[in-house]
Amino acid sequence: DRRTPSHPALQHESPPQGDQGRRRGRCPAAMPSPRSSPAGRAAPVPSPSCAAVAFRSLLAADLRFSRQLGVCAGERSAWGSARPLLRLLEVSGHGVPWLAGTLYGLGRSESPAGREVLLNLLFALVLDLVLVAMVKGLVRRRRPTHNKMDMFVTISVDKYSFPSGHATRAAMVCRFVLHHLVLAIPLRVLVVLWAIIVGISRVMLGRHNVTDVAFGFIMGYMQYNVVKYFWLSPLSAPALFAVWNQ
Ligand SMILES: CC(C)=CCC/C(C)=C/COP(=O)(O)O
Repeated sequence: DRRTPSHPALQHESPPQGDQGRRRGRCPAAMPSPRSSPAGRAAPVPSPSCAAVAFRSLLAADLRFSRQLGVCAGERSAWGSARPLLRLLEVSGHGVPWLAGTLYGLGRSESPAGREVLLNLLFALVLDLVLVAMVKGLVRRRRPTHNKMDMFVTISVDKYSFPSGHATRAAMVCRFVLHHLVLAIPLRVLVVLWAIIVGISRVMLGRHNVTDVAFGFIMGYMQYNVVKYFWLSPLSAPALFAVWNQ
């Protein structure tokens, strides 16, 4: 019976019929009608739980929506002419320029305060690479089929798309910069806009689904809390700073 409630809280109102209805966690919306066996008894047909049905529907909607938004996925796509600009944004949020820039800054920095901030930015960038690689390796969600694999410098786990490493980095760096650099309001707004646009451009380029980027933003936002918690300073890591200041 399709109307039979499967949630235990509802079962007292309308008792389930047969084995199928008694099973916990089955989704009424996905429950097929029982098929009659030759002996006339309803054959048990396994049905997924409500959570599984909702999850699959979300993923299907995500794939559909992301494909529609992938308007720069190729040169011949609807907004294909904007692709070079979006690829420039891709480089602006990539790990290599951020790591190279931070190392360069560290080498040139002459103030202890500047070195402390840059050292923590380096820690944040490495932490981001490690955490994203771990989650990508665990989840193993393939990139959208409409993505062209012409990305700027990738490592092996970058064949997977969940979460977007650009989104985690953009969100984390954005929080980092807003906390540690004294910037005029227009520049602060620009930093936030950059992070948002980098995330959106991942879907437009066809590199990611919307959920990869949404989760990436959340993960990057939280990664900054980890950096803040383990902040490296002459007090928390005296040996590191003593070696450096020699
Ligand atoms: C090789 C290094 C140092 C970093 C790889 C950076 C990269 C390619 C991340 C993937 O980002 P998306 O997950 O947003 O595609």
